[in-house]
Amino acid sequence: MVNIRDIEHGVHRELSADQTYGGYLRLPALLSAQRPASDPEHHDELLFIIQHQTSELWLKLVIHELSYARDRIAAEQLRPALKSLARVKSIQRQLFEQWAVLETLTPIEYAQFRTFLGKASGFQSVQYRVVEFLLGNKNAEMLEVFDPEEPGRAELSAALREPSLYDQVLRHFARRGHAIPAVLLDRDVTRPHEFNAELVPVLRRIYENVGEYWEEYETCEVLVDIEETFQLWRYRHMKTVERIIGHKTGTGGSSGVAFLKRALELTFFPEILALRSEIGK
Ligand code: HEM
Ligand SMILES: N[C@@H](CC(=O)c1ccccc1NC=O)C(=O)O
Repeated sequence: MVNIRDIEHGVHRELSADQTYGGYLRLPALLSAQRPASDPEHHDELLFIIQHQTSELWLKLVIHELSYARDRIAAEQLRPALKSLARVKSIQRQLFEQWAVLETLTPIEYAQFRTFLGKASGFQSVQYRVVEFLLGNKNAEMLEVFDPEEPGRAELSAALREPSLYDQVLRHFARRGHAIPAVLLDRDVTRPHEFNAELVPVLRRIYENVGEYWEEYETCEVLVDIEETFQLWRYRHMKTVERIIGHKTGTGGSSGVAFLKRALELTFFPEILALRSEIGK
């Protein structure tokens, strides 16, 4: 038997005037966007670039879905919001698993092209910061690492001024009659969300009456999933960094691993986690 598959008669061969695979996906632009900085070119720099570029593509979709979910909640359309948040969870898992690919890069290999990266660092990822802002981890100081002329800075500044997903969830709960503390409803949304002890019993009531508040309960649980997966990403980034550059200072100017460890203390939805300690008391 011949080990070849004949292309069927019906397969289109005259495609020039039509939409094609590469045209639709802008593959000439996408696949020419990998420009290693090392000279002579280091074999492993392509892995480093593609790992970052694919992460940025997924982050683009995370932003698209998180902002959609937030806006649907503001419009009282919970079902489509929950659908988007489930998609975000899946993408986050993908981003987490992807670390395994970069972990095939050894310290020796990375050291051979690290100097070519200059002061560039993931610390300057606009999209990563937009995701943190959408989840309520606002920090105006982050704008300072971007040139005022850079379009990314304006994008980030806009994200700083918009209500976060949690802001909209809490406003939605208030409209449904839950006693959300007023300070949370008209807070300065450019500031990070701060733990509010008065919110804990309000959320606890939702968890202890799930029959009545199923949608609120489901919303809180998906937020917990998203926070947990986000933390897993941060942790795995920190462990990858530790095994590749040890405790060297970062190209972005930070202390490196020690600085990344401090991000593990940041929380997005602290009251939803805190209510767990109260259940059954
Ligand atoms: C060899 C691989 C990597 C190393 C050695 C590394 C190292 C570091 C270090 C040391 C920092 C702290 C800032 C600094 O001083 O530079 C940092 C921050 C960061 N990196 Fe990486 N990184 C790596 C891969 C990645 C990848 C694949 C991504 C995906 C987009 C990424 C995204 C980030 C982000 C978003 C931050 C800011 C984190 C924060 O503010 O807590 N890094 N990285
Ligand atoms: N901060 C890294 C460099 C680095 O990882 C990086 C450099 C350029 C573009 C993205 C990067 N990724 C994450 O920080 C380092 O200190 O080696």
